Amino acid sequence: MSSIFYQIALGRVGVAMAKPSGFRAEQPLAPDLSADRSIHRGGPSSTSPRRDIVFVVNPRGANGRTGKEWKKLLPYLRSRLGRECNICEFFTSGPSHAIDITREAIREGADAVIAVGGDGTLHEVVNGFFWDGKPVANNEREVAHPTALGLIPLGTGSDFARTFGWKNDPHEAIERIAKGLRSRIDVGVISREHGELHYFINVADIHLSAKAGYYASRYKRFGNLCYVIGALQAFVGHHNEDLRIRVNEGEWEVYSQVTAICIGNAKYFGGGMKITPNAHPSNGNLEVVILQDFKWYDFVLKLHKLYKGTHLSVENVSSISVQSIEVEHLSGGGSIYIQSDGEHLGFLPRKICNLPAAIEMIC
Ligand SMILES: Nc1ncnc2c1ncn2[C@@H]1O[C@H](COP(=O)(O)OP(=O)(O)OP(=O)(O)O)[C@@H](O)[C@H]1O
Repeated sequence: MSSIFYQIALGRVGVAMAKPSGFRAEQPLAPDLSADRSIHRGGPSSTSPRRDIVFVVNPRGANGRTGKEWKKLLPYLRSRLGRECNICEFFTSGPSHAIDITREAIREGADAVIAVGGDGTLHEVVNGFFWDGKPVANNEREVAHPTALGLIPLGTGSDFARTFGWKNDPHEAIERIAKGLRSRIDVGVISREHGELHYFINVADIHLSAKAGYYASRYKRFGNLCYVIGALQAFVGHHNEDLRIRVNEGEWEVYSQVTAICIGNAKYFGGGMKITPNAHPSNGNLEVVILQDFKWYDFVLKLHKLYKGTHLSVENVSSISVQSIEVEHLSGGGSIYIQSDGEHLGFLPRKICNLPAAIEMIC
């Protein structure tokens, strides 16, 4: 059955998805039977319907650079993919819109949903792969494989892409999408009592770094400098705190004078800091790095190690590979920040678990 995107492209239906903003589906071209489709290893055979690839574009990403770059990129994208795919373009209208677009796209049977923007946009698209604690299912048609996640990294930090060695180079990203190689990757999930589940793909972090991220998000107009400004602001009034931690449902332990806890599904955060150097989204676990009793001058002296990922041997730094971790503030109070993929999530307590091989990703 034709997907809704195909019908929209043909002008058969007037309404696309939940609150679409700037929807534009490319007009399908006449099928080119001579085209070599063998490179679409994740895609259908030449007798299958055209694939719907949904691009979720944050026009405000990287202080508006994402929107401008996307405009320049479209002609190339059409020439590279338009022959075999319906290119469906959605602009996000504000925070969380990418989640709705993604859910609807998966339900309608999209072959892939591609986040175009930074880690925040990718984070929302990943959250759109889930609903009510379960993966979103495709209602529309029988498919050989589930909807894949893709990324055109065009953000300020674009930290997730660094783990794979991908640059902020959209042409390189389009080649990956054209090749369509897919592999299963893990996703992290964060929960709290009586609260909604929240998914992340890159790094979740607690206390000083999360507070720094909270402030950094206000200064994105300064590019990567926002992370330095955010860190300086977070240091004002910062205190290391005693936290209770439980790993893999074991015994609770008190970690004294915790500065930050970073839980990596991938390696980088904060605009290129290799904070969880042993993490990888396809290794089936999360790497937890705990910094204790750090003073401001420790960051000055050890910052180069944090960027290079050589900090695990430093005093007061520990690293554990986990399936789950629960963290509470020993003295309560609800003042310890938590963020995931650079997005502010609120305050402790939280439980963070790994969901192995949860999503198929175009790598
Ligand atoms: N139309 C919009 N207007 C304003 N903000 C938006 C819009 N669409 C999405 N957003 C928000 O913009 C935030 C940041 O976007 P994104 O991550 O793409 O760029 P970035 O912050 O520059 O990059 P990075 O996260 O890699 O540093 C997201 O959290 C998202 O909720």
